[in-house]
Amino acid sequence: MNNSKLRAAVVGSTGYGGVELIRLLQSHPHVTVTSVISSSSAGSPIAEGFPHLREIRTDLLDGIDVELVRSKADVVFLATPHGVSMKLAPDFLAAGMKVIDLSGDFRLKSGDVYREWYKHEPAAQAEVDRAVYGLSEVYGAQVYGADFISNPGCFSTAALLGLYPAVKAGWINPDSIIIDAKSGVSGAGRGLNLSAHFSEINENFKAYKLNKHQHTPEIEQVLSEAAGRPVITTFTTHLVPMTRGIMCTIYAAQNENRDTAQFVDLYRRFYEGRRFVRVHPAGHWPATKQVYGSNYCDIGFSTDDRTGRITIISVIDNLVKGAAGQAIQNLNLLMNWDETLGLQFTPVYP
Ligand SMILES: NC(=O)C1=CN([C@@H]2O[C@H](COP(=O)(O)OP(=O)(O)OC[C@H]3O[C@@H](n4cnc5c(N)ncnc54)[C@H](OP(=O)(O)O)[C@@H]3O)[C@@H](O)[C@H]2O)C=CC1
Ligand SMILES: CC(=O)N[C@@H](CCC(=O)OP(=O)(O)O)C(=O)O
Repeated sequence: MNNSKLRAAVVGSTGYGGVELIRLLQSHPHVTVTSVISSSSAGSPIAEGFPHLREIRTDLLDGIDVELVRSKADVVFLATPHGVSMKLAPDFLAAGMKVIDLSGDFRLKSGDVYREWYKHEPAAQAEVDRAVYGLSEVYGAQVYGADFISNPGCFSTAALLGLYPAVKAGWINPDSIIIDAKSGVSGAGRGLNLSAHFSEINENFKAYKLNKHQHTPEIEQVLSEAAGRPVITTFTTHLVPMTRGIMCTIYAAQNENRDTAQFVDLYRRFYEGRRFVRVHPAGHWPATKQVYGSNYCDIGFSTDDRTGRITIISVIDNLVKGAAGQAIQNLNLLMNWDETLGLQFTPVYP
């Protein structure tokens, strides 16, 4: 172990988000993963369940033991389900660790809203208030120096990066927004789940959680901040037969007719200097494959003079920019490092 590096622990190492964190952190210049943690497989070699890590990670999985983890690491990533993170985060914070949580437990600032959408009791309000919502390109300044980050949801990341500049500028009517979202199957996690069975999802395309998806209030919370008033949206999620990737196709009414080039210019100015948002020129629209395995969010537009509407396309890799990659980007921001450290890789293509 290199003692000059920041020591990181990953809880939920046997899940897709956790194992993606391990993959990405392997090449981070300032971080070393010193503890990979599982509540169900402690004592087993991590490479046993994940042969792609053979001869790369020879360590055994640790159990959830706050004192042990504290002795081995300075920062802990919680790649655990909602309901679980809210039980773990307070102990790691009390032990003096920096915590980056990938679940939805600390994203919603209102306990009542959390209860309504997640259907169980929220985390303690003190910890919810302490958590900084880590949509890196929007709230990066608040992430710097924080000790507790709530990483955004995968759909929320794609939808919000696609919408925030236009809502903030007052160029679109927030009440008209419709977000049509599509996700690959890894978004549902590694746990067994009937809808992820090959014969259920192969050659299939289906909508789910209509008007009930837990990312709806998260998206609305941020858009309301951008608009300066309460915003509600229509948000529909679909499962598509691919492993990684999210595409949000977003429709909204413009407040006055502008052309696509003006939106390109607005977004390029908003995201200037932010390396992970790539705004496409007029006439070019992104596809999920061009961000596969990377931390990029690619955005393209088309305005329509006939309807006065704009269509915004936003794509990410759900496991990278939608989860582990943005969590590392937030760690970089929190530590006041270059936000691209450990994330400067080219998307996998084809
Ligand atoms: N998949 C995705 O694209 C995204 C996921 N997220 C969020 O990231 C988190 C992890 O998701 P993902 O990796 O996909 O999920 P997985 O189901 O693949 O993994 C979750 C992991 O959590 C661990 N876990 C489950 N129950 C407990 C418990 N009671 N105590 C401690 N650990 C537990 C499990 O590991 P073990 O049993 O070994 O302890 C499991 O491997 C979730 O909150 C998810 O919503 C966020 C954005 C995108
Ligand atoms: C394809 C699929 O099932 N995706 C998940 C997204 C999970 C996630 O990232 O959500 P949280 O972090 O907010 O729990 C879903 O739609 O619920």
